[in-house]
Amino acid sequence: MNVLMVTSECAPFVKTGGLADVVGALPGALAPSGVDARVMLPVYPALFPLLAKGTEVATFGDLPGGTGRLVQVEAEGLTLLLLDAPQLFDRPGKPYNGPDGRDWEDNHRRFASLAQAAARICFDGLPGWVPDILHAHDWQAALAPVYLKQTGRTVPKTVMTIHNIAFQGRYGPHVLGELGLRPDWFHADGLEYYGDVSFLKAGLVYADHVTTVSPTYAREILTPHFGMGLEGVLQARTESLSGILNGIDTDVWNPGDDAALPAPYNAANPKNKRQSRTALAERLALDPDHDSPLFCVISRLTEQKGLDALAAAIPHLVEAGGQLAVLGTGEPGLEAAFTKAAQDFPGKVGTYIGYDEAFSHLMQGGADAILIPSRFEPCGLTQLYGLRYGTLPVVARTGGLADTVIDANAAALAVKAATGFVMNDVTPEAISATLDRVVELYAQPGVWKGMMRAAMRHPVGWEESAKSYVSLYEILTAS
Ligand SMILES: Nc1ncnc2c1ncn2[C@@H]1O[C@H](COP(=O)(O)OP(=O)(O)O[C@H]2O[C@H](CO)[C@@H](O)[C@H](O)[C@H]2O)[C@@H](O)[C@H]1O
Repeated sequence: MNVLMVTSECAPFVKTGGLADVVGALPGALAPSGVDARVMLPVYPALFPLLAKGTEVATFGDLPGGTGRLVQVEAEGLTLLLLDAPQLFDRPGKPYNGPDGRDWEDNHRRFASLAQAAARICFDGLPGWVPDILHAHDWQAALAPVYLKQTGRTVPKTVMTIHNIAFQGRYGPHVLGELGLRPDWFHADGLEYYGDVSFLKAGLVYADHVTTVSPTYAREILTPHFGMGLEGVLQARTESLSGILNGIDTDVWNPGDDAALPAPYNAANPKNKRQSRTALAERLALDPDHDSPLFCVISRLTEQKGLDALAAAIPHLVEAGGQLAVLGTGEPGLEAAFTKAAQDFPGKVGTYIGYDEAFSHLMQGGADAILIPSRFEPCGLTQLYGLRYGTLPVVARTGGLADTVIDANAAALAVKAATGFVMNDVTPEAISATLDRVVELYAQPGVWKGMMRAAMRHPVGWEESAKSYVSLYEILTAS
């Protein structure tokens, strides 16, 4: 079975969030089942060094954004198909925006080119390799199933995965012609979304199957609160919609073998976690205190993640005896709030504004608990890393957070099943009340250690979910 994954980012090469982790790990998890999954993504400057090591396998004369070529290269255990179109992707800044933080004005053309190149591979195949499935991730890849459908072909089958429904790729109707989309499909049951073209909606309508990254989120997005305007489109597709929980790469995220930690530890022998805590406290100038919980945040600083409510609860966190380490980048107001908290509570709150992969590992290794009070969370990966590192997740009851963390209620504690703390609301008051529960259990070392053990033994790898993707691919190719 050959699967063409189409994506705008892929770890460890280019990453702005969880999508990259998933696409970077899933092909390896599918391989034992005989799936040859290749990852197609654009050549941003960070990927230049790979180009020289690869082989050109296709050229494109007339993508919406001009010409391009496809270079295949093996790297980090993945087979990458790199779309080299410098006029679109050789730019400073991040994948979606320039150094000034503003989205590139031609993002519609950039990612339509990626999608169209993917669709072309499906018609023409590559030397010795023809996809059985095209698997598109998020809005940036969402036109690939549409371009395929426009040809009238029924193979390969297409899967559209929603990692974040908040980003939809919405552009004015003038882009229809430029992107080579069928004008007669510009209607409410097709490409059109309130007078505009919506990439994500189009993918949801025209893909053979839609998935999202947890079972709870697959139900939530059918409601107006979570569907972000696409609930109607999704309701029409419930027969072809499923939630498959994300896993994590347990080799990359392994406290027993992690170069970012001062000493390895594991579920059987977690003692060395203290050394990571000391290193983390030093790095953020926190008091070297082991008697109260050290919380961490590793996140894009956005409304989605509920961090405004958390920022308001920081005085309570400190008063309750906790410490807080923050690693994140995002909305200026939130960056300022966490920077100020570090100034207001020296030794108790430490903030690093920036993106630092190695530091995120040390944070997971050194903190006692990770705070994820998201307003919505399709799956969430940092709670899974937290479980693996014995860093108990403190989460909102939503999406994949609800599916992966077992609250420390009396019943769960009695059977030693509890792995974290789950709260029903995202308000400063609800967060404060949950922080009190954490502090209370942290003061009972026997209970806390039991929870750490349960967390570290909780399965977070890709095995089960990879099987679910394989059966989905098999059902689709057999239909
Ligand atoms: N400043 C920083 N420095 C270093 N690393 C940082 C960082 N900020 C964030 N990260 C890392 O970025 C990733 C974030 O992944 P998440 O799944 O938690 O959220 P995201 O919203 O990006 O992903 C979306 O897609 C994923 C994948 O499907 C879903 O799990 C999720 O719910 C959905 O919102 C993690 O690997 C985290 O460690």
